[in-house]
Amino acid sequence: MGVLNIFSRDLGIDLGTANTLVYIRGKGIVIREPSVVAIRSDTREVLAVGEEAKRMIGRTPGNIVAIRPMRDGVIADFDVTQEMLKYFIRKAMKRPLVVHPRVVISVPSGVTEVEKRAVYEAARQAGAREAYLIEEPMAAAIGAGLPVHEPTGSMVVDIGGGTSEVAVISLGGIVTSRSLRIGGNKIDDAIIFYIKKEYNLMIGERTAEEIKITIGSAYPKEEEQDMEVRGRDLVTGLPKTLRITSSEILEALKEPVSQIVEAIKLTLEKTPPELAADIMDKGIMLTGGGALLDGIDKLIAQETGMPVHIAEAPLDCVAVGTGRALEELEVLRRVTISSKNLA
Ligand SMILES: Nc1ncnc2c1ncn2[C@@H]1O[C@H](COP(=O)(O)OP(=O)(O)OP(=O)(O)O)[C@@H](O)[C@H]1O
Repeated sequence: MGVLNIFSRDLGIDLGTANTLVYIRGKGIVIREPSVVAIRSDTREVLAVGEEAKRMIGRTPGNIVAIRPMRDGVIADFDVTQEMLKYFIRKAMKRPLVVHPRVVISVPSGVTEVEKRAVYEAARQAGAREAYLIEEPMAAAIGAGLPVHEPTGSMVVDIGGGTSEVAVISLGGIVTSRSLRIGGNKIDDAIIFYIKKEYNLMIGERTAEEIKITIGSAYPKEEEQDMEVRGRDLVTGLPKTLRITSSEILEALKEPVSQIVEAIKLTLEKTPPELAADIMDKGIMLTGGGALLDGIDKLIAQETGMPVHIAEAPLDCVAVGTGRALEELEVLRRVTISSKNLA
């Protein structure tokens, strides 16, 4: 390793629908912020990015909008995604660049060429010298510590904000995979829908997420829980508070959660027998914020008959995986789907 590498501050980036994380080689995760950008709708001027922009969701005056540019796990808004990526890279670098960094960016599996180009362009504009793209489930598996390079089958299920990705990995490659546009956001939407239908109460998406995290579950809880929920009564138009129980939320979440379970079953059916036997032994690894949904591991174990493990820090796996890939150039070349010299 030459002197230049010490100053180069290579970066790994988990460009997620819900959150963007930045990993600096030798340092670990330095940025962990929501993938939200607030812009002025008339001039498209960027007003805030990340945490600050998320606080504005649902609270903006007419001419300011808070955008999730990666909405469904794909790049829904190129320009805004580029601005966001640039902002995070610059923030992570802090000091003016001594040497332009190399970056590894995780992207949802199945991104199009056009989307890849948008990511490269953002990296270039942010001052990167070389960029590598890695598929999210591969990064998640590496970050969760699965033996991705060995001739043994590993199954990873990454449940993010916009997408859930199920993949079977062996010998450094994805053998079979399935990606669905259902994740934490759809689960939040299901809670909004349920409360509206049952109580004529309209709640915001931040409230829905809070309900999910506080009393939500994918499997019946041993003890019933409840919480107070605030929203707007659709009949009177006035603010109103009510109490919601955990069994109601369990019911509300059934539909999106069962679709994730279904995707896992379908992937298992497509897995070659030798690899399926490996998974039977070692189990399924859950990563992503959705892995923290109470009881999701129990439900998947019950439905598939496989052992299920939750990664140690599910929200960090993808970022840590991009970082590990950076640390070993040899690994990087084997697991990335494409790379580009941007200098
Ligand atoms: N304790 C929790 N219980 C349930 N869900 C949670 C919990 N903590 C976070 N989440 C959910 O996890 C999701 C975010 O996960 P993550 O950061 O892994 O997604 P992402 O990588 O940004 O998205 P994607 O993989 O779709 O690009 C959000 O929907 C959030 O509500």
